[in-house]
Parts: sequence; structure tokens; C-alpha cells
Amino acid sequence: MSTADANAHGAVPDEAVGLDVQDHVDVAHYETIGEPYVDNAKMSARNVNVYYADKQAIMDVSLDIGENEVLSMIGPSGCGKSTFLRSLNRMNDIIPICEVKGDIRLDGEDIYGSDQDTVLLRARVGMVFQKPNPFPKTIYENVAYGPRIHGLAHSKAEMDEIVETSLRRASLWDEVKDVLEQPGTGLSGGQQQRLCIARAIAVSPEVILMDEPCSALDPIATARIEELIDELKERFTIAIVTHSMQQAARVSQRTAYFHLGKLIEVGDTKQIFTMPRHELTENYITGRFG
Ligand SMILES: Nc1ncnc2c1ncn2[C@@H]1O[C@H](COP(=O)(O)OP(=O)(O)OP(=O)(O)O)[C@@H](O)[C@H]1O
Repeated sequence: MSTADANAHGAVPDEAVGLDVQDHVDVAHYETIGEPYVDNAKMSARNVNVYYADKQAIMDVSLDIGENEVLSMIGPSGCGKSTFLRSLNRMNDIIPICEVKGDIRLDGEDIYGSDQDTVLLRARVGMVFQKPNPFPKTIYENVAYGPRIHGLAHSKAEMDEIVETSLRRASLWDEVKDVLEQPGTGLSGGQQQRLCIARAIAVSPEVILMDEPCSALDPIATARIEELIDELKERFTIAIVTHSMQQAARVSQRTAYFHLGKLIEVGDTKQIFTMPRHELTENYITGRFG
């Protein structure tokens, strides 16, 4: 029996599953259960290890994100979901003590290669954060900023077109088309988050990373973002970190469960939530810890 099978069949000690003792599970040698790889990978991570100085936050994670899929990443607080997500567009580079090891590819191209331009990479792999963070500029300028620095528009008409298309795709155009010169910060929280999504879309990304994009929003604003995610996957590949299992179940096709820096289980979202194979996954989704 492999380590993975042993884990799946209850080799995790009983005392490892309580609310207060999850930190004591020694996950370092666990193998991922499920299928981390897909045929149509847009991004692929292999043997990724991430450190903050001496502390290891991600342990040997291998995972694909399939083209035009929504992959959700779930797990207890501190399990490394955001750290892994940030590795996918080199946002961790801005944390001096953070070191990423392993291989991460976008369309087969090594994103940590010495010739990679991180500004261009972050346009191709955009990010939406937990707290809506519009620039202190007009609604129009929030969306136009990225296309301008990347030279994507050659005239005012072209820029107008990009701004309108991005706001339409972010499902915000009808609400703001008459107030484009007003500050983005004056919008409601949900509108601000859709503005941030429009800003990410405006530079024509291929992948959008979302780090708990709804955690600061009310249920109605959350529902709108979830609908939007469903529409966006027609054009983009999306990876989302969420604390809401209902949200993961609603928006994603595949779900990855992390625990103490390890990718414990990954698979079809329905299977993860109805028939988890690993005891740690089951304990988390049934609310025994998290
Ligand atoms: N900038 C940092 N410096 C040092 N340690 C960090 C830093 N960011 C995260 N960590 C540590 O790395 C580990 C993983 O953190 P991370 O934020 O990735 O987890 P998470 O699963 O996203 O947590 P949460 O659900 O609470 O947001 C934690 O132990 C955390 O304390």
C-alpha cells in the first residue's frame, strides 16, 4: 500500500483530526491523493517548495490548472493557499524573505526563467485580491492604466473600447457608464471588486488568480462575483483561494485541498465535497477543523 493509500485508509492517527491538534499531523511525507494533472494544462507546477526564511510554507506541491477551468484551493488558515497562488505570478518575489523552488510553467514556458519580465507575466497572470483595491483615480483611469503602460491602445477611441469591453466583461458597465470620471473608490465594495476584475481583464490576461475575492463582500455582491467567475471562465483560466466551501462548490470544476503546506487531495469538485478520499479532506469539509 502506498503512503497515499495508507493515508486514505485511515493511517492518519486519530488524534490528528481534532479541532485543536491539526498542527501536529506530520504531513511532510504524504503523497497527493487524486489527479493533480490534466491534459489541457494552462499552468503547471511541479515539485514546488516555498520558504519564508527558514520556515517552509509549501511542500513539494505539483498541480496543473486546466485551460478555461476554475480551480479552487481550500484548506485551514495558514495551510499555504495564498502562498501557492502568489507563486503562480511571482507575486512572492516582492517579499524579500520568500524563496520559491521548483518548476512553474505557463503554456509550457518557465515563469521563473531568467528572461521572464515579471511585469508582463503579471499582465498574463492577473490577480484579484481579498480587499478591493481600486487606485485613487477615476473609474475610467482604473481600467485604462494597465493598457496604457503596456501600450495596448493607439488612440483614445481604442482605449475607450478597451475600457468599455473590460467593464462589460466584469459586469459593471451598465452601473458606471455615466460616471466614468468619478473616483473608483466611491463605488460600493462589490462594485469596487468588479472594477478590480475589469482592471485585471483590461490587459488581456490568460489566467486570473483570485485570493478570497468575496471575503469582504455581502452575500448579494458575492453572488454577483460568483456569477461573473462562471462567465469569465469561458475566456480565462481561473484559480481561486476561498474559505467558503459553498463558494468552491458553486464556482469551480476542480478543487485542491491543502493542509500544512501540502497538497493533500485534488479532484473533481463534486467528488471532493461528496466523496473525499483523504481523511484530512473529509475532516475539513465536514467542519471538524478549519
Ligand atoms: N510574508 C510572510 N512572511 C512570513 N511568513 C509568512 C508570510 N506570509 C505567509 N507566511 C506564513 O506561511 C504560511 C502559509 O501562509 P498563507 O497565507 O499562504 O496561508 P493561507 O492558507 O492562505 O492562510 P489564510 O487562509 O489564513 O489566508 C503561514 O504559516 C504563514 O504564517
